Amino acid sequence: MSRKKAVKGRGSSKSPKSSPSSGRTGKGLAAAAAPSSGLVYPSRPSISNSGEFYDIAFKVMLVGDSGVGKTCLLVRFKDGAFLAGSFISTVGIDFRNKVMSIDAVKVKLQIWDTAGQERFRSVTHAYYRDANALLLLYDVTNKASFDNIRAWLTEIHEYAQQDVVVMLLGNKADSTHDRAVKREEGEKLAKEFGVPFMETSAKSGLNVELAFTAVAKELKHRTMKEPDEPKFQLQEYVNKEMRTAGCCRS
Ligand SMILES: Nc1nc2c(ncn2[C@@H]2O[C@H](COP(=O)(O)OP(=O)(O)OP(=O)(O)O)[C@@H](O)[C@H]2O)c(=O)[nH]1
Ligand SMILES: [Mg+2]
Repeated sequence: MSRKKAVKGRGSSKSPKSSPSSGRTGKGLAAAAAPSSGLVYPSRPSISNSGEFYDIAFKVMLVGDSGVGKTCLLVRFKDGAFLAGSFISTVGIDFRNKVMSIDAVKVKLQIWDTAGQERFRSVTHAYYRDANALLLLYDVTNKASFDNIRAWLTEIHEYAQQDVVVMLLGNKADSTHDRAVKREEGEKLAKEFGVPFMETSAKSGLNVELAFTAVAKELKHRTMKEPDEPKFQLQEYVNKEMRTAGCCRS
């Protein structure tokens, strides 16, 4: 397998015509051109800039109501930091790349951070079809964001590819005093829709790496699975990892 080089930094994909800028600075794209393809195949020539080598690449989108913590989750995953302070709502769409090592394969995730605000919904729709995976977030301290998950799933079914990997995340699990949605409610909803589920915290870092690793593993297995290899069981993997870490049962 030929190994390619990942384009480093943010907003540097060649797919959209113009580079998305940072949502945190309020300069994101209100109407970015949608990327032209999803999976980057190993045989394809790559753009070489300064950056890490990778074998396969996938597009992952973060979706959910405004304020649920999509941008913070991405920043925690990419930079290991929490964006405390005043909330700056993402404008349009933004992306960051991260290369992960999955079973000795370098997997590049191009992670698209969308604006949760209704007025940007048409921009987000244009990106769904190229997403290989969607991380759908609600805020465990905000019941409305949980109630809106059904509408988000309807939207996903309408605009995304049929085989898109969807994972439901209940974010802000650190906020025990303000909790408005029980973990069991999240589990029940996820079961109803047949999607894997876990709670996360961009603030404490709880399960953030695990969420992205699980999705990367699923996508990598789908692409590179040997004929006699059993199917990767995402929820089983997540449950096992959480048990091992002893992290999530409060
Ligand atoms: N306690 C706690 N606060 C969080 C967490 N994640 C995000 N926040 C806070 O929630 C607010 C919104 O976070 P963002 O990441 O900007 O939300 P968003 O989903 O990107 O919102 P939009 O860009 O408008 O769609 C900010 O004030 C964050 O500091 C978390 O895990 N725990
Ligand atoms: Mg945001």
